[in-house]
Amino acid sequence: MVRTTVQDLAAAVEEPPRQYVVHERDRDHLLAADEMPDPIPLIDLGRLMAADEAHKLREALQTWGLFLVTNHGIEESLMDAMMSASRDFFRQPPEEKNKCSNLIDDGEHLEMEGYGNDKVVTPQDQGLSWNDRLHLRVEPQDERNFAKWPTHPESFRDVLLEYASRTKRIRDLILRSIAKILDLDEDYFVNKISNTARGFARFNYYPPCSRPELVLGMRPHSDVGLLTILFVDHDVGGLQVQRDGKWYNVPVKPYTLVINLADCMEIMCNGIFMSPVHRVVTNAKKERLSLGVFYVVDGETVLEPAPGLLDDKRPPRYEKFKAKDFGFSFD
Ligand SMILES: O=C(O)CCC(=O)C(=O)O
Ligand SMILES: [Fe+2]
Repeated sequence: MVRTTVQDLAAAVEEPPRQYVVHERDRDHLLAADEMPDPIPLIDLGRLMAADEAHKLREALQTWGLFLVTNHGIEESLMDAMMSASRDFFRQPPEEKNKCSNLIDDGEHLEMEGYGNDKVVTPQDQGLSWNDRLHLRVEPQDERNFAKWPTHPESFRDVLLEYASRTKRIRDLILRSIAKILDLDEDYFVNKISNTARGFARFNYYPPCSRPELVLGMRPHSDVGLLTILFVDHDVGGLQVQRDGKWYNVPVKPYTLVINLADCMEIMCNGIFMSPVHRVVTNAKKERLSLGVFYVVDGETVLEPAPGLLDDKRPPRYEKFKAKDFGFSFD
């Protein structure tokens, strides 16, 4: 398999190749987005036990399925170290990055973990996105495959281990808060996923694109797991979320995180809260980085709307199924 990363392409070509260009019929709306109206969904995680902050979280989940968080317990110095380790990794020459390649079987196949690019799979086959990524499993702990983890910069491994231990705490706090908001047992979601849940760190690298009106950094999609904790570039926006068919820019606020619900939570919440469709637009001048930590159920987990949310007036909106049977577990 001959494969070029988007980073190499961006340096070599004036015009993005055809596979990256969005179909003409979808292009009108490509750069059309509104600013999120005030108040933006911004949650103080340190105050989430207070009724007014929990109320704000409920509103954010109902309106957007996505929110920004402050006071999340990850020090600014750790966030800076994580972002700069990621930047250092992507700035290395291809032969260094390819030591973590996601190509296997002499380049015949792609595996989920590692460095490379991939297609965002959506119901309509949308073509390629203008980004490269490094995808690493961080949970469960005993399934970390350090052979795929960068050794440059040297700090990469320790910084990611520390960062991922913090995002796991945030995950549990958010899952408990959502259960509480829905009047479920506070540990309902946390117990459902147990210790076998997966966590993936996905480092995204979006090179500048000379024709931002033609391509997308990441095509529209919703995330498949439980929830995603995103750390986006302080300097360059690009993430947009869809609501009622319109696109909104997700504001960039230094040292805040962006959290979005993903499909499995939508199912367990019986659709009361939705997994939002989002995308990333490219920037003509600047590169952009982001790091998403995705929490995903294990393949054996049976997904169904939480029984505590159902009654005669609120029937289940989703059938019960095993996560692995519908590709919800990244197996
Ligand atoms: O780069 C971003 O801001 C979003 C990335 C994203 O949606 C994803 O990795 O699933
Ligand atoms: Fe996403």
